[in-house]
Amino acid sequence: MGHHRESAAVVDGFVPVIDLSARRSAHGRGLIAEAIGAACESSGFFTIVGHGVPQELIDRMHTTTNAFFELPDGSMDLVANRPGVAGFRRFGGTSALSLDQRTPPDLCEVFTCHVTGELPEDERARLGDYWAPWQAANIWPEAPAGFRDTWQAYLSAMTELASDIMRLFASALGLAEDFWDDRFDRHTSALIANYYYPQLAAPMPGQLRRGAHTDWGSLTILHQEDGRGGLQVLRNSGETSEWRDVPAIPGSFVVNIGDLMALWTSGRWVSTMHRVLNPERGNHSSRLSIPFFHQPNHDAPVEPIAAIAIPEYERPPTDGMTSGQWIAAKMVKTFANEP
Ligand SMILES: O=C(O)CCC(=O)C(=O)O
Ligand SMILES: [Fe+2]
Repeated sequence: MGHHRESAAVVDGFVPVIDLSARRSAHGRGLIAEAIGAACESSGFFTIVGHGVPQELIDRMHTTTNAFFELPDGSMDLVANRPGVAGFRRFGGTSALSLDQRTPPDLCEVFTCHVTGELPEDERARLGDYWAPWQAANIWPEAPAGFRDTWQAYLSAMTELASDIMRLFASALGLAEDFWDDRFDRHTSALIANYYYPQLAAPMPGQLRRGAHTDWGSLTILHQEDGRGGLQVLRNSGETSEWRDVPAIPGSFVVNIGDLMALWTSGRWVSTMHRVLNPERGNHSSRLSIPFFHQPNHDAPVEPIAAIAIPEYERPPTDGMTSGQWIAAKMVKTFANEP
């Protein structure tokens, strides 16, 4: 019989389940970083349990946010997205357009805020000399009660968890744990709710809840509503590729890396395509997912990290771009066919 090796991966696989509960001990951190590094090399996706975010906060976030999207028509428009303001969008974009793939619009509505969204206007205006979503002010609905407090508590919990995952990333890459600090001390992260409304009419050909895309920043921490299904990640093996379901394990988050992290690691780590399928015809349930998009300082470099650079790496054409310009350009594409 094989010797049972100690590991933080409690379930192995393309999207392994990694237990973070030992992350406060040096020994535990080492095992967790090792498991995370392996996942980021093969799929760029893993599920975390034992993360320490209170279930009560996660549940409150879902209940409050679902209640917002279920308000009568018109109420959500009080906090509508407009130039200089984040908030509610009835049209949640066309994810495939970020990769220059034309599809009909994604079947979802969104509500967005940014960590920078509470800063004074003149400070936000200095976050890049081009249009960028993190320059917008946050706007909060009056109803449901407690919406703003819940979102802010959840945003802080995500910011803290993401920075610890980044320290684990650094150690998995053989870098000092504080490696990222000066690229993230003015981070532009976004917290978004995707509300996939009931599908009463048939989707158009090629139309999904979220079309196939990669994420753009450093990492995403996603909470998906239990028992609804639909999230899939693309597995490439040699000539063939297949879509794999990413199940919602109660109490877990799905973590994946984005394009910037892949580039920083010279492609050692992969930013993988994923999508959200439509429910079966006749299934009229909604689905709520809440991604936290961890994004660096707007002026962070888009260059492979020198200490771990692979000379043969064929980097995407990003010469002279900043991280902020990379993400903002993707955002512009995603919303290019807004009706
Ligand atoms: O809803 C999901 O499960 C995934 C959403 C997603 O991939 C995104 O918003 O970038
Ligand atoms: Fe995504």
